[in-house]
Amino acid sequence: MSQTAIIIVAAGRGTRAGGGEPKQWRMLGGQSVLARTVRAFEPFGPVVLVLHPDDMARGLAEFGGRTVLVAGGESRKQSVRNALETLDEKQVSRVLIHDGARPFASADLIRRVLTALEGSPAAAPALPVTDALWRGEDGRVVAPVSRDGLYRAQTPQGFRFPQILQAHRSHAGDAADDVEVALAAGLDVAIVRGEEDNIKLTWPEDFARAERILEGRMDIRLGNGFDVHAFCEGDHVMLCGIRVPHDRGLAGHSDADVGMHALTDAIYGALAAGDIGRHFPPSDPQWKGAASHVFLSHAAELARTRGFSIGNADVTLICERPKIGPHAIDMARELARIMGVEAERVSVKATTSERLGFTGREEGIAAIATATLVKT
Ligand SMILES: Nc1ccn([C@@H]2O[C@H](COP(=O)(O)OP(=O)(O)OP(=O)(O)O)[C@@H](O)[C@H]2O)c(=O)n1
Ligand SMILES: C[C@](O)(CO)[C@H](O)COP(=O)(O)O
Repeated sequence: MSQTAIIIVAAGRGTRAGGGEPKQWRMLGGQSVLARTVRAFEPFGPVVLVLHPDDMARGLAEFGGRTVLVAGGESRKQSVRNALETLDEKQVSRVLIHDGARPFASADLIRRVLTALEGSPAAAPALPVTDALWRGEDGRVVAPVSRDGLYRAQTPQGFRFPQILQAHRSHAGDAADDVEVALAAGLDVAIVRGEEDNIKLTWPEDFARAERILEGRMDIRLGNGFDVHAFCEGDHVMLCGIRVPHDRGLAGHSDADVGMHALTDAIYGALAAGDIGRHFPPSDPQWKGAASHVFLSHAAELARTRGFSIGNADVTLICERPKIGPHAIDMARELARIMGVEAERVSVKATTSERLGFTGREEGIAAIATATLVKT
């Protein structure tokens, strides 16, 4: 294990949130709450995911291989303890402990906690209380309460690992969070600026707020790609992953699948991640004759690892011959399969250039492609 480990506690039952299934498994903008939380933390270290024993099979299916799964306990504190014990003797020097039910912790927030940990054995995000505070009884205000020095605590809460493990081992009774455990052990805890959007989904109405937060965060990208390959000797061309019989072939370093190359570049373009040549240099002999699905799968996977899904893709092939119409549906299906998206999100069509230019003279085939990527 690397020096920083992440513990995400998600073994609660979400009784206050209601909704039929535990809140961390509910869908939010096309992904489970927990998938969002895990995704936010994965870049910062290996993730130990604490799940209810009843959720282990589901956890394995969704997060197996990406996370270490640990069974939770009766309380949040016990769930954290189980994960800390798993990390003992694993060369972990610091740990971030986060609620699975907080899907919106930003990378900046996580970095702030990690930075504060350099100068303190513990650090946690919080926001100052801004509303007036009252003590109430039976629906009536009994007394005002001073809000001076009061904060609303959030997670991720960060700790030097040996100290928090020891603090948990020696802590009796329950605790609302790990800062409480750390304080009981005499650890100094630095306060880091929290974020209003870093809400913990607790009540049914929090899901409507989460949807609003998502709407404000949506990132939509559009990319285009263009490619040309010249005809050469041959008896078929590869177009959008389909072998099309023809009295010529297409020349190229790889299999010269001009449609797939244009689409691959459209995805890289939407990610501002360069082009095919940057990821698969033609000077590198290992790509000689390569099947172009390698390039397209790489681009689609890069989009996914950056948190994007492919909204749609549209490819236009420009040639006089071969006729594309009879193959267009198969081509769209094959591109969709390679990118891992539904077939109805992908279109392949063709046009001639009215016998004008190099495509009109049947010297080669050109392709243009557009792809939209969506992050919610
Ligand atoms: N035995 C428990 C209890 C809670 N948690 C986790 O601790 C976080 C914060 O707890 P809370 O919001 O109270 O979640 P629940 O316990 O699920 O909610 P409720 O109290 O409404 O049942 C959640 O991610 C929850 O899954 C946990 O891992 N193990
Ligand atoms: C850990 C926590 O999210 C910090 O604000 C909070 O203490 C969890 O409280 P709950 O009682 O489990 O909802």
